[in-house]
Parts: sequence; C-alpha cells; structure tokens
Amino acid sequence: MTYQNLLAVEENGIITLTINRPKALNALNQQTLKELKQFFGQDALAVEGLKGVVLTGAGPKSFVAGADISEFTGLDAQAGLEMAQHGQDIFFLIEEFKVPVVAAINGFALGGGCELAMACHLRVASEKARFGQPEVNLGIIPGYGGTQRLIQYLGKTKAIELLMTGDMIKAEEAYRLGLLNYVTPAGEEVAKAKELLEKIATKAPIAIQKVIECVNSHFSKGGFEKEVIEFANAVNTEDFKEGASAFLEKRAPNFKGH
Ligand SMILES: C/C=C/C(=O)SCCNC(=O)CCNC(=O)[C@H](O)C(C)(C)COP(=O)(O)OP(=O)(O)OC[C@H]1O[C@@H](n2cnc3c(N)ncnc32)[C@H](O)[C@@H]1OP(=O)(O)O
Repeated sequence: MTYQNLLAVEENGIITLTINRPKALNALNQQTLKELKQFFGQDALAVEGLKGVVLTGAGPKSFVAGADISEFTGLDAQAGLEMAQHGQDIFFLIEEFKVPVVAAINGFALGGGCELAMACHLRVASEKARFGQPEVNLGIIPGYGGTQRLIQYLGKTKAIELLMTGDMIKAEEAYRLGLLNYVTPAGEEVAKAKELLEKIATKAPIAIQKVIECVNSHFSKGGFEKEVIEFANAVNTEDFKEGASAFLEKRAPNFKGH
C-alpha cells in the first residue's frame, strides 16, 4: 500500500494509517480523500486477518486541521455539493468498515478533522489534542457529517453551541462531553488505540462486525443529506468567499450576511 499522503504500516494485524501532510497540518485535500477512499474501500479490505486500523496524523501538532482551505478558491454551489457528498461517502466507508477503526488524535482535530475522528468507531486523544467545528469562521457549515455526528456524541445542547461559536475545546473537555473514549499523555495515544484493538481482537469477529452494523443503524441518514445541500448553499454566498480569503490572507473576516 503506497500512497502520496498516507503512510500505512501493518504490524501484528493492525494497520497504523497516518495522514502525512504535516506542513499543512494534515489538511484533507482531494488527493488525501482519494487515498482514504482507496484504503478503506479497497486496499484494507484485502488484508487477511486484519484486526483493526489506527488512524492518526503526522507530526506533533495536528491530527487533521480540516478540509484544505487552499482548495476552496473558486468553489461554486455544484462543486460544494459534490465535495460534501464525496467526503460524506468516504467517511461512511470508515463508519461502516467491517473491523474497528480507532482515531488516535495527536493534536488539532478541526472541521473535517473532527468529522474524520467522529466517523471512526473509537477515539483516543493525546492530552494536547484540540477539537472544534470552526466552519462558521469561514462562512460555511460542516459538510462531512459534523452537524450530525457531533449531536450523536455530545447531544444537542453542546453540539449546537460548538457549531455556532466555532469554539475549540481541549481533550479533557471533549472526554467529559462524551466525544472521546480515552485521553492519554502526549505520544501514548497510538499505543492505547492498539491496546483497545488487541482487546477487541480476542472477541468473535462476526459479532464485532454486527455490533458495528447495529450501532450504525440506530442513526438516520436524513440529516446528512440535508447537510450536503446546506453546505452547498453556504458555499454559494459572498460570506464564504470572504471567510476563505480571510483565512488564506491571515486576517479576520468581515461577514455581511449575503
Ligand atoms: C467540509 C469540511 C470543511 C472544513 O473542514 S473547513 C476547514 C476547517 N478548519 C479550519 O478552519 C482550521 C484552519 N486552521 C487553523 O485555524 C489554524 O491553522 C490552526 C488553529 C489549526 C493552527 O494555527 P497555527 O498554529 O497558528 O498554525 P498556522 O500557521 O495557521 O498553520 C500552519 C500551516 O498550515 C496551514 N493550514 C492550517 N489549516 C489548514 C487548512 N485547513 N487548510 C489548508 N491549510 C491549512 C496554514 O495555512 C499554514 O500554512 P503556511 O505555513 O503555508 O502559512
């Protein structure tokens, strides 16, 4: 398994998959999404005796800092629709993957990064990790399932606050709110994720697969479809152009409400 932006290392039936664009804080560009699709939709399924996947980010600072904002230039409503649908489809591949996927969150998990972590079955974070859905700072909303999965984990009260303020929260608070399974000292998150996978691997594989299917089937997909449409509508605003430009120009945005 050779990729441009992913590193896949298999050891004792567990693949550690590292998103490897540390200079851009591992932001999800189209190439990285394509490779995630290739991995979860094809390559990993061909690995015999696979116990599970640990998903992490390269470097000391970031898990994934969201979708790659440098690819937002010139995005229109149709492209926004396709972008959100494509990302959601890939994240469903992860959520519906037949063996457990554990996010080992080593730093920033923002926007699409928080959404990626939430699509995994379990989440272990370093005490240094930070979480948030800051899309409103860019004039858009989450498009990779964030408006739905944040409610699933946190409940409506805190989810809607984080979605509307774009605030970042620390790992300890994310744990307290129910977003995380474990918080570890920095640098120990991958080992803890592997320990969890080893424990689950002692159980019956078919039973684990059925647990994944049944837990997923508890939740409706209706809100995800609405999110794709409203992401595209938000992309179609002047405020989005202003928000994305402001980030790239390293200045505060001046939103006008149209
Ligand atoms: C459907 C999904 C939608 C989305 O996901 S929208 C995106 C949501 N995510 C965000 O809005 C987060 C954007 N990033 C940030 O706010 C900040 O970064 C951090 C708070 C994560 C870190 O700040 P600091 O420590 O000051 O680092 P730095 O200088 O801002 O970032 C280092 C380099 O990484 C690039 N970068 C960071 N995040 C992204 C991104 N999401 N897309 C593209 N590039 C990104 C920067 O631009 C910069 O690059 P250079 O060194 O060349 O100036």
